[in-house]
Amino acid sequence: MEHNSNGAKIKSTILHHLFEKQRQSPYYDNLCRPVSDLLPFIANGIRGLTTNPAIFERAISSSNAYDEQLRKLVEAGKDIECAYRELVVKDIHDTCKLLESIYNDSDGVDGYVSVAVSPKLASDTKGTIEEAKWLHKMVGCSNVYIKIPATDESILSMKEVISLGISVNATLIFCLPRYEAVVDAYLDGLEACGRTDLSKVSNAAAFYISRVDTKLDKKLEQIGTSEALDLKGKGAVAQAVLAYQLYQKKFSGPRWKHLEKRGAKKQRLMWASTNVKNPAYPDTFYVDSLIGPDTISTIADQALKAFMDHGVLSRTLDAEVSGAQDIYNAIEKLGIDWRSVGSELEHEVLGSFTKSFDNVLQCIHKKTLVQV
Ligand SMILES: O=C[C@H](O)COP(=O)(O)O
Repeated sequence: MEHNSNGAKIKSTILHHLFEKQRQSPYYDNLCRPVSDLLPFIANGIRGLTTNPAIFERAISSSNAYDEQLRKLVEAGKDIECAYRELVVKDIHDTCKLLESIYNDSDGVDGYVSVAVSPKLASDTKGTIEEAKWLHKMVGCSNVYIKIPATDESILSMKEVISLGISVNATLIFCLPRYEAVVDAYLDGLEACGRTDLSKVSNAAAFYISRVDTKLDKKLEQIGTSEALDLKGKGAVAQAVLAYQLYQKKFSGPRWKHLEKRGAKKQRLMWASTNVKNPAYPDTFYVDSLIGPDTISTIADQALKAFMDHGVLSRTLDAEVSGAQDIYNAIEKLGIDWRSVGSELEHEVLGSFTKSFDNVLQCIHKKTLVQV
C-alpha cells in the first residue's frame, strides 16, 4: 500500500510493483495542461515523464488551456517560435515541480521530465548546445532532462552539455553502435566535467523499440523465406536485450569505477516507442519483454492502459541473452544491416518530429489570429 502526499493510503498498482520488485522505473510518455491532470498517473506509480514535439503538438492543438499564456506572450510582442518555447518551458517547469519529491526521495535517480531541443537542430552541434543550455536555464529545475537526438552531429554536443553538469536524455537510438557512441559521450562528458562531485549529473539513453520491429518486419517480409518470416517481431526486443548487456559491460571496469568514485551515476537505458504498432502482437509485448533492473520504461497511453490491466511482471530483460544474440545474428545473416535500419529510422522519426514542430507553430499562429 502506497501513501499520497497527505499520508492517505492509495492502492498499489503494477507500476509500483514494477519499481519495487523489478527496479524498473515507469515513465509516462505524455504531457498535458493543466499538469495537475498528471497527478493520478503519479499516484499510480509513474516516476517520470518524457515528451517530444508530437506530444506538444497534440497537447497544444487539442486544448484551450494554453490560450491565456499565449495571449500574454503575443501582447508582450513575442514571435510564434518564442511563444511556443515559453509554453513548453512552463509545462516542463510545472511538471518538474510535480515530480520533485520523487527526484529528492530517490536521490536524483528518478523524477525526471524530458524536454527536447528543436528537431531542426539535429545536424547543428553548436545550435544544440546553445538550445540545451537555454532550456536548462529557463526550466530552472534539477530534475529536467534535456533531450538530444543521437545523430552524428548531436552526439558531439552531448559530451559538452554533460560536461557542463546538465542532465541529458539521449534519444532516437535505434541500433547498438549508436548506443555505444551515446555511452561514450556520457563517459567523455563526465570526465570533462570540472566538478569534483558528479552525483547531480544524470543521463538516460532512449532506445526505440516498436519502430525497429516495424522496419525490420517489412524487410523480413520482402525477403520472404520461412527463416526470414520466422524472425518477424523478434528483432527489436533482441537488440534491446543486447543493449542491456552492453550497458553492463560499459558501466563496469576501471574507467567507470574511477568516475563512480566521483559520485557519477550509471546511465539508465530507457525503452521508448513501447506502444505496439502491429495489432497482431500482444498490446503489452514490448513493456513485458524488457523488464529489468536499473532501467526506465517510458510508456504512452495505449501500452500503459494495457500494461496496467494485464501486464506480466517478471524479469525478462536478461532471461534469454544467447537467444537474443542468435536472433540478432540471424537477421544480419539475411543481409539486413542494423546500422542502415538505424539511419533510416533516424531520418524518418526526425522528419515526423520536424513536421509536428511545424504543425504546432502553425496551430499557435492560428490561435493568435483568433485572439487578435
Ligand atoms: O519519444 C519517443 C516516443 O516513445 C516515440 O514513440 P512512438 O514510436 O510510439 O511514436
